[in-house]
Amino acid sequence: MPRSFPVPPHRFTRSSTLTPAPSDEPGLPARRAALDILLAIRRGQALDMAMAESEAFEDLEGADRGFARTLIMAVLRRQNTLDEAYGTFLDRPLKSTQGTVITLLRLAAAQILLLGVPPHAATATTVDLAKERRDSAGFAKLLNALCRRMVEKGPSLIEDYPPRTDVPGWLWRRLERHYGAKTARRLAAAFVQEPALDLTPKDPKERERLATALEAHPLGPVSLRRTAGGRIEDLPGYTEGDWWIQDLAAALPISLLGDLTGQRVYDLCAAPGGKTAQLAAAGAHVTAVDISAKRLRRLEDNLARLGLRADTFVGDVLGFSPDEPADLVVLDAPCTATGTVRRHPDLLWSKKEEDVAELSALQDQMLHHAARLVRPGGRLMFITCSLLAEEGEDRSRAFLSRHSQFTAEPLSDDEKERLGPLNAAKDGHLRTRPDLIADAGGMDGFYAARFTRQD
Ligand SMILES: C[S@@+](CC[C@H](N)C(=O)[O-])C[C@H]1O[C@@H](n2cnc3c(N)ncnc32)[C@H](O)[C@@H]1O
Repeated sequence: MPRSFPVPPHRFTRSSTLTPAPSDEPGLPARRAALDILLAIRRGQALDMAMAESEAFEDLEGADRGFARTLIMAVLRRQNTLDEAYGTFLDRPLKSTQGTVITLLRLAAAQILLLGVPPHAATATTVDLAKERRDSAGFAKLLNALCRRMVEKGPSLIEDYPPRTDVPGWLWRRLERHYGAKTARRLAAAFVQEPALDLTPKDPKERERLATALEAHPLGPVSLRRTAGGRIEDLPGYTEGDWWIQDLAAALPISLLGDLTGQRVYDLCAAPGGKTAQLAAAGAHVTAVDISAKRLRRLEDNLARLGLRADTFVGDVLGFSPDEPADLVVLDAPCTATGTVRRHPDLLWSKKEEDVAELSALQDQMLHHAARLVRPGGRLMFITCSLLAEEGEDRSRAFLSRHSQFTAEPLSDDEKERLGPLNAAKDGHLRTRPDLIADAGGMDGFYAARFTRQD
């Protein structure tokens, strides 16, 4: 039986930082940044925002930055497993108010059990970081002892925890119900995989040339997949605006809309603009609507780099009432984003069961409003990056039952054949999943359905 360690009483203090170690050990700044960002996420910030706002992360360069990111992703992806691992040696669980200690333990466990970091480096830096902060300084000895126990046991400590350990119960139940136990297990395994970098060329005719220049390969109807690393801004064609970053699955829905030349398109919930860029590059006259002025500015910057244009409208979709109806309305609705947990593993912990009902009600409302913006004979495309039927297949069915002037426009046999293993829909529309094309690196989970207005 492993020996258990008593947990020291929690000492609450207002300021969190003590003096940093006078000379940092190598690797300490990267771990400090990882701790900083994980604590910000614990306070409710989204991963992207926490990374963008962390000064400790900003100060890192090259390999240190990469290491900090690896640590953060490992902790977020395997959080429950890591808690189980160090928890084995505690005689009672830590209190949730002991956030810094918990996060330091997760970081230590990730280094020792998942990432093969030399034991001394993982242990010494964990203790040093603990000593720097008031809310963890009193736990330095405990942390040291727990690190040693994890080092003694090694990775065998976590080998019995299947990937589903790291999927919250509410999400697991839904995946199992909708896809079956086998696929749910595959999805859980896919959630911890590092996604590849996918790019969408602005000009489809340039795909082959760009593939060679970027050391990438064509995948799916429009995308390029690159597995090598490197700074995005340094890649060939970035400055020239030849491509933008967009997951293979995210690029599929718009690729299913045929010739868009000259069409009036309202792109609802448009930022940061991957789909706006596709629509504009295909020759549509696009109005991009988003509630976030900041995200819409990013969309404008992205379009400017690409030499594309769209009108923009900052505001709630539900208040968007243009004079003219559209040939096509694209609604990429807010959702749990459970299809993107490979990139945003913080979603596993920030999203809650109650969000599902709230978001699906909002999707119904937005679909209802979007329908009023479509001209007779025009089309509506509903998209979410969720794996949940409540935010995909169920919403399509509910929409059709309440909007008799719309009919579904399912994928044709030709389209199904072209999509091949990229599509796993059972309702005739598009359903992608992270466990599909696993050997080629997987893809995000999306749902997309096309509707046509009859009258
Ligand atoms: C899934 S993202 C859109 C991704 C985008 N279509 C793309 O391809 O890059 C959802 C967007 O919906 C926006 N949003 C959320 N609620 C909204 C609302 N009520 N009205 C307008 N935009 C909203 C968010 O700001 C976010 O940018």
